[in-house]
Amino acid sequence: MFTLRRSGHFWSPIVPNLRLRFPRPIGGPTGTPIATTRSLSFERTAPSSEKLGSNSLAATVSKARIPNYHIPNLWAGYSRIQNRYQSYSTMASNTTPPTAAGTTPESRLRPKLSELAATIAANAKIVEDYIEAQGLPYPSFAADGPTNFPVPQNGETQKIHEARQELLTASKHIYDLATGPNEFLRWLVWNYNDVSTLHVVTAFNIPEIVPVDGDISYAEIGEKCNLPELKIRQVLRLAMTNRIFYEPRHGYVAHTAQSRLLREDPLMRNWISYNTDDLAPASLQVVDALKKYPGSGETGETAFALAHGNESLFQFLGARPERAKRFGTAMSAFSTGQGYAVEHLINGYDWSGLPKDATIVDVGGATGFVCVELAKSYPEFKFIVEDKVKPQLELGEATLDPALKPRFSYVVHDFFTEQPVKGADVYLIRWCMHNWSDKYAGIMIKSLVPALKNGAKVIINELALPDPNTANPWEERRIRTLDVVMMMCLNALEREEGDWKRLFAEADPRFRFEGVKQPPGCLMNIVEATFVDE
Ligand SMILES: C[S@@+](CC[C@H](N)C(=O)[O-])C[C@H]1O[C@@H](n2cnc3c(N)ncnc32)[C@H](O)[C@@H]1O
Repeated sequence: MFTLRRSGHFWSPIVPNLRLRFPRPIGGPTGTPIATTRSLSFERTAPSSEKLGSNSLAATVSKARIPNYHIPNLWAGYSRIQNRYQSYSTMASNTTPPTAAGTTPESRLRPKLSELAATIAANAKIVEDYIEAQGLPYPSFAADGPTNFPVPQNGETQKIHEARQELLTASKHIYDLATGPNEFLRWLVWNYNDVSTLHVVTAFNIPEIVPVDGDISYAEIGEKCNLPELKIRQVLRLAMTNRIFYEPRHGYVAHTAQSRLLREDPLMRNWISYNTDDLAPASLQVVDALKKYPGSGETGETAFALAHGNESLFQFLGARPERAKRFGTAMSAFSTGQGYAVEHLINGYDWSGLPKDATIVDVGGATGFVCVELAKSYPEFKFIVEDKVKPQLELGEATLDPALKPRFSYVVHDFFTEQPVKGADVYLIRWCMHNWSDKYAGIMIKSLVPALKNGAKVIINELALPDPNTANPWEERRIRTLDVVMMMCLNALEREEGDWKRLFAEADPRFRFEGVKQPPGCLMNIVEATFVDE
C-alpha cells in the first residue's frame, strides 16, 4: 500500500536536481488510479556541464508528464529515469562498449558466437536506451515505422552511432558464421532473385496498387497489373522475405516500412529503376568486358557498353533524356546527405590560408553551387565556374544571388583541353575524376599545368579509398561496391591516396603532393597538391 496525502516533492537520491512534484494532495491504494491531477510531474534542472546525460534525461523527464498515474507506475517511471541517468553517465564517461572486430586479420577470421551475441546485446541496449530516452520513433518494419534509422547524426550522438555500427557489424558476422560457408555461397549467388523481384515490384508499380491502409488480394493486384494471380503471389512472397510487403491474412498483401518507401519516395524509385534497368544488365557483362578489353581505360569498352549496344554510359544517357534525368535523380539519392554536404569542403580545408582576394576555378563545377557556398564565407574570393554543359552554367548564372554576381563568371570549357584561366590560386575539381580512368584523369591534371603559377593549388574533392579493414565493414562494402560500379560503367575507379600521389607525379614533377584529408563526419576526402615552379 502506498498513499500520498500531502502536497510536496521528493528529491531523487541518485539524479542531481531531479524531483517528483505533486503540488496538490493525491491518494489511492496501490494499483488504483490516483487523483487525476495534471500537475503531477518529474522535474529537473540540468547543470550545463552534463552533456549527453542531461539532454537525454531532459527528454525522458518531459515524456514522463502524463496524467492519471497509478502509484506503482509513477515509481517505475521515477526509477527508470534514475537508471537511465546512470547508464548515460557511464556512457559519457567514455566507457567503450564491446566491439565485434578483432584486432588482427587472423582474429577477425575466428569470431566466437557467444562473444558476438554479447556485443549485439550490449550495443543494442545502448542504442535502444537512447531512442527511448529521446522519445524518438522506434525502428520498425511496420508501414508506420520511420524510413530512416531515427538517431540523428551529430557530434552528440557519435557514441550512439558507434554502438549502432558495432551492432550491425556483429549481427552480420553472427549471421554469416551461423550460416556456414557452403550455405553462404549457395545463397550469395541467388541474390539476383532479390533484385529481380524488386524489379518486378517497381516496374509493375505494385507499391502504388497496395493501399496505404488495409490490404489487397493477390488476385486484385494481378488484375491491375495484367498478370496472373499465381505469378504475383510467387514474386511477392519472395519479396516479403526481404520485408517488402507482408501478408496480414492469407492471400492478402499490405505495406511494410520498406514497401511504403517504394511508394512514397521518388528518389528511391529512381535509384532502384536505374540500377535494375541500366546497371544490372551490365553486371552480367563484366566477365566478357574483362576478357575482351582487359586493360582498357576507354568509356566505350566496358561491361555497360556491351550490355547497351556498344554505347558508353555518357552516349547512352546523352541519347535518352528520360534516362539521363533518372540517372541524375538516382545519383542524388546516393550522394546527398550529411556525409556529402558541401560544408565539409568549406570547413575542412584551410581556405583562410589563401590570399584574401584569391581566385578559385571550379573545373567541372556544374551550376557552381560549391562556389556559392564558399563565397558566403570568403567575401573577397572570386570564382570562375567551368563546365562543358552550357545549360548547367546558364542555370547557375540565372539563379545566382545578385549580390554575388560581381565575383562570379561562367565559362564553357572541356577539362581535357588546356585550362583557359591562367594564374588562379586554386583549381578545384569535385566529383569529376572518379568518372575517368587514369589515362583521362592524367590528361585532366596535365591540362591544368600551362595555367599554373608557382604556389597554385589543385584541390580534388572526392573519395580516397582507405586500406582494407580500416573503415567500418558497412562503409567498406559501400565504397568497394562503388569502385566496381565505376569499372563496370566507365573503366574508371575510386582511388587510394597512393593512386592520387602517382597521378600528380606522372602529370608533372613540379607538383608537391600535400596528401589526403577526411573532414570529420565526411564521406569524401580532400586531395591537395601544390605547383612548385621557382
Ligand atoms: C558528377 S558532376 C560534378 C559536379 C560538381 N563539381 C559537384 O561537385 O557536384 C561532373 C560534372 O562534370 C561535367 N563534365 C563532364 N565532362 C566534362 C568535360 N569533358 N569537361 C568539363 N566538364 C565536364 C559534367 O557536366 C558535370 O557537371
